[in-house]
Amino acid sequence: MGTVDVANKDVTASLADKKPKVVFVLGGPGSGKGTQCANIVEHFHYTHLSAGDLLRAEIKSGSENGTMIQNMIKEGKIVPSEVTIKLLQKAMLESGNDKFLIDGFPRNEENRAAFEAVTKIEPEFVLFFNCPEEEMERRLLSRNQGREDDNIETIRKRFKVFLESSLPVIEYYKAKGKVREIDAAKPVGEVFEAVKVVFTPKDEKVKSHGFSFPLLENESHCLGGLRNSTGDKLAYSFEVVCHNLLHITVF
Ligand SMILES: Nc1ncnc2c1ncn2[C@@H]1O[C@H](COP(=O)(O)OP(=O)(O)OP(=O)(O)O)[C@@H](O)[C@H]1O
Ligand SMILES: O=c1ccn([C@@H]2O[C@H](COP(=O)(O)O)[C@@H](O)[C@H]2O)c(=O)[nH]1
Repeated sequence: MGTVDVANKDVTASLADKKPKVVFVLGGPGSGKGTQCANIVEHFHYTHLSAGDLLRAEIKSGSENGTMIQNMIKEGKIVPSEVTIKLLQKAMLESGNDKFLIDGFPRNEENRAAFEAVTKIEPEFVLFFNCPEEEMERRLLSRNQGREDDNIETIRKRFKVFLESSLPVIEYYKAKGKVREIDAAKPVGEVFEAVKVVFTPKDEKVKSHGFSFPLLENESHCLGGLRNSTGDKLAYSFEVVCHNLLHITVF
């Protein structure tokens, strides 16, 4: 036990040194968190850490906590914070990245307080996928990934835990102005358009009466399609010649 604690202190210290940027991705079961995280990784180069996936990998690894975790997941219950936080810390350190999407955690107030106390990390913001239960239920029942908890009995338990334990976490961060809420009932592509707006830095967003775009340092001549930092085309048929400028705004 002593060795584990010492090892974890080292992990905590190394992580704190890195000052990682963390976004919590929350929403009910089946709201589309994992689907959108994959898109965010591709466009914005975060590392995606699904707490549920880490717990499922722990079961598969044959760890001493495996049976306990498996029973909790079958019942839709929340695994003790200590177990999940250690898995998250280890994965963050091993990733080599400093930008993380933590998907499906914190699931209750105790998870949240323990994570902040142990890691000293506060999330940049919370991405909240809001979706009606009927839609989430439909999605989970047709997910077809062989998950033991994607059956109607466990799904109902997971919904109850989400409402009673996870929503208060979202309310906590809402009161701090940290929640970015997305209508997750729309098709995948439309949901991602809304997500992109959240992750795109302010000075690169299209404005109602024009848009601005960054130029590469030393770039003096920009011909043809203009792109924002995520690679989306903003406009065509422009020829802009500029000197000593890093931003141009077109109205
Ligand atoms: N916007 C969407 N419209 C329709 N189907 C979707 C949408 N987003 C995701 N799905 C589908 O719904 C199912 C659940 O999505 P996903 O696994 O991303 O949800 P999740 O929030 O990560 O779920 P969980 O919390 O249970 O892990 C998947 O089969 C996925 O393909
Ligand atoms: O922080 C967490 C994350 C997950 N769990 C348990 O895992 C299942 C499945 O989670 P998904 O996010 O849907 O993959 C969840 O119902 C919990 O039992 C957890 O305990 N703590």
